[in-house]
Amino acid sequence: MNTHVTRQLAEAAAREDDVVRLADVRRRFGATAALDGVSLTVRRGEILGIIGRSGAGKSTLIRCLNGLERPDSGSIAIEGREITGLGEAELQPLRRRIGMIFQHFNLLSAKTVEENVALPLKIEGWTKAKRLARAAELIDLVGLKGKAKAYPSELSGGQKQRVGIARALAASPALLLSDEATSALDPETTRAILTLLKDINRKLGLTILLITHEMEVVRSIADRVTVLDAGRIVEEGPVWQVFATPQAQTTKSLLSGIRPQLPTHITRKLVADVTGEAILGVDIAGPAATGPLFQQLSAEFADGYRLVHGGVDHIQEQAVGRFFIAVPAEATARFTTLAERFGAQVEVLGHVAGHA
Ligand SMILES: Nc1ncnc2c1ncn2[C@@H]1O[C@H](COP(=O)(O)OP(=O)(O)OP(=O)(O)O)[C@@H](O)[C@H]1O
Repeated sequence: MNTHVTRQLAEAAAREDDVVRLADVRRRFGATAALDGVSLTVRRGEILGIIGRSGAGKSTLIRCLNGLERPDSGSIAIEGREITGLGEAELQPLRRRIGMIFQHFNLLSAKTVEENVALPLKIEGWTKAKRLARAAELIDLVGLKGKAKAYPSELSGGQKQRVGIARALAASPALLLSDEATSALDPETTRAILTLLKDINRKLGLTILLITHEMEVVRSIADRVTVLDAGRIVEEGPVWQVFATPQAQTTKSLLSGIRPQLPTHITRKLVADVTGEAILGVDIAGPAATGPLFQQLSAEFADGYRLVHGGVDHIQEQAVGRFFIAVPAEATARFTTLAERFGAQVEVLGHVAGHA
């Protein structure tokens, strides 16, 4: 086979694995660049989290994806099919490849659970018997057996979102797009809904795009994360890696609620003077974090160190450690060299005059 054909086949295979592909997508509103050159891929079977503060461009991205908004430039492909130039009629079947769930569920209050779930199938022209059979399957899948005849007003928030999920899956979409779907739920219900999404992802190989401002959502179920800030991607990668060693300031601040932070009474004591003790932030993750770091430090670092704060978390079955360690100021470089040899990253956060 010649190399041109091989390349074409490889490209076709790559396309099939990409459920969504955005290349250099730009959308401005007056002086605001809501999307400022966004390129990303959602691969088949994965859960990708897109996280950003209010105004980062998340809603604009969703509207561009389902064709409600046209980008000024760039390309958007759903399962390899370019959508940016399509008219309303051509967009309809592609839109049905994306099932959506919303913060406020968007259920029809005058319709029962099974009618809500079956609605997308009615639009697709399925017979009533087939619609009800499919709805029953999905109601079961989302854990709502026995609730088929209930009305939304008779359900809790978590149950309503389960109906939303069942409805979104009715027409077997290629992608489930979750738009802040747990933002209106309490923490326990949020966990239950995220567990359900992860189960469906595993069982059905469903591809999920999670749009959220909550890092905890990304942490619990996403495989990869993309951080959006002022319309640009500022960071992306496997969730455990981004959580272990965030590089962008936005990521660090979005993570501040769930990563160990230096206690404020110590932060207040930090000075720029290089005397006394240095307070170091030490990050270690993945295979390096399962090694005997502290045993090795104790054996090889003669100047003495103190563990001030921190701990080990587990994300995507990877150990993610963040520690705050105090060392004599003059030994900072020696400690850093040693810790880096064992796979840790060290950041000098400041110094304290006496003991932290
Ligand atoms: N139709 C519009 N007209 C003018 N400005 C807009 C419009 N839509 C979005 N913007 C601006 O574009 C930027 C991105 O907005 P967008 O709603 O996409 O952000 P977001 O991340 O979804 O925020 P939120 O979480 O608050 O919904 C914001 O500065 C917003 O004010």
